[in-house]
Amino acid sequence: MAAGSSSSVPSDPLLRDELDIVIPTARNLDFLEAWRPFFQPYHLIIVQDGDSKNTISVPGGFDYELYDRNDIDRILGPRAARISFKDSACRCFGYLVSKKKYIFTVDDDCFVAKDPSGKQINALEQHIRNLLTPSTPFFFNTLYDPYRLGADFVRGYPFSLREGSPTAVSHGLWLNVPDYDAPTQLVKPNERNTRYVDAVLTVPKGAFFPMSGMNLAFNRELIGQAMYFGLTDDSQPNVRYDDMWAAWCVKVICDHMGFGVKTGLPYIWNSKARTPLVNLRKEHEGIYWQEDIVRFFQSVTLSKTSVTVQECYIELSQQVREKLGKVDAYFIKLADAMMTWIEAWNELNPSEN
Ligand SMILES: O=c1ccn([C@@H]2O[C@H](COP(=O)(O)OP(=O)(O)O[C@H]3O[C@@H](CO)[C@H](O)[C@H]3O)[C@@H](O)[C@H]2O)c(=O)[nH]1
Ligand SMILES: [Mn+2]
Repeated sequence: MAAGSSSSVPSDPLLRDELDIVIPTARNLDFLEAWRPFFQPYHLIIVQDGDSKNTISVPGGFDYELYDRNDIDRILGPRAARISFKDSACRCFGYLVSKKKYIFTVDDDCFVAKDPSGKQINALEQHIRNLLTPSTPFFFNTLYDPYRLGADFVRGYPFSLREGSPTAVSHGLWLNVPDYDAPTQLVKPNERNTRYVDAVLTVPKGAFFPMSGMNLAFNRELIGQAMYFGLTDDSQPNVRYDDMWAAWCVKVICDHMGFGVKTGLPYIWNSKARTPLVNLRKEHEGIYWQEDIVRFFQSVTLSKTSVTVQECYIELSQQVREKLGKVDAYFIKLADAMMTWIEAWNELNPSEN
C-alpha cells in the first residue's frame, strides 16, 4: 500500500475527517486536477486495478492510500478472489478498508460539471448535504426534497412523517454521456444528456432503481455492509451489473430497516463511455437475467428477526442461493461471495459488526 500527504488544506470543509473518497482506477488519476478544489481536503482511497507492476501516480497535494492487487491479495488472502479483478467493481475493496462513516466513489473519467448558471458543481458537497438530511421513503413530497432551503412539505403531507428517515445512499447523475446500457448506446451512440434537473428525490419504499457506481455516496456505517459490488469481472457471466447488484441488495435492506435512498443532484460530467459492442459482450447475460433478478428482489421479504444490516444481508444471500440459484449456478457462487464479503468486513472492521 502506498500513502501520501496533503500540502495545503483549504478552510474546514464538511465531514473532512468522516468521509473517504474511493476511486477505482486502471488508467491514471489526472482527473483529480479538475476536482482538486473540492477533493484536496479529503482522504482518498485509490484502488489500483489491473497489473500491480504498473505505477499509477497520484497528483501532489492529496492525502491518500493506494491499494493494488498485491495489497488486496495480502490483506484478504483467499477471500481476495471475491473482489472483482479488472473491473470497476474492485472499488468495493475501498469500502472494506475505509474507517470512515461516509464514502463517496467516483470514476476517473468523470469531471466537474457546471450548473445552468455556469458555476462549477461541488458534487461532494451536494452528496454530503443529501446524506446529512433525512429521506421521505414512505410518502412522496410533490415539492421534492422538503429539507432543501426554500422548499417544505406540502399540504396533505402527514405531520407524523415529517421527521423523515435516515439517509443511507445519495445517487448522483451525469451530464454529457448518460449511463446507458449497451443496446441503448448502440441505437443512440451520439445521445448526450444536456438536461440539468434541479431536484433530489427519495426513491419510494418498495421501488427499485438502477444505481450507477460512477457518482455515488453512502453512509458506510448504515449500509456499507450491503454495498458489495459482487463478483462481476470478466471471468464471470454477469459483468457490468456490479453496481446494480449492490443497488438492489441495498434497496431491499433499506426498505426493511427504514433507511432512505436519494437520487438526483449532484451532477458530474461523464466524459466517455466504453465502446457499445464491448459493453454488449459484457452485459448480455445480465440483461437477460435482470428480468428474473428484479422480480426476485421485488418478491423478497426479510424476517423480523433480521434487525441489523448484516443479518439482512446474510438472510438475503440465503434467498439468493435458494431462489436465484435455480436460474443459474452463478448465483450460488454470488451467494457464497456475499457471505465472504461479510466475513471480510467483520475481520477488517471488528468494531463495526
Ligand atoms: O478493469 C477496470 C476497468 C475500469 N476501472 C475503473 O473503473 C471506473 C469505471 O471504468 P470505465 O469508465 O472504463 O467504465 P464505465 O462503463 O464508464 O463504468 C461505469 O459502468 C458501471 C458498470 O461497471 C460502473 O459502475 C461505472 O463506473 C474507472 O475509474 C476505471 O479506471 C477499473 O478499475 N478496472
Ligand atoms: Mn466511464
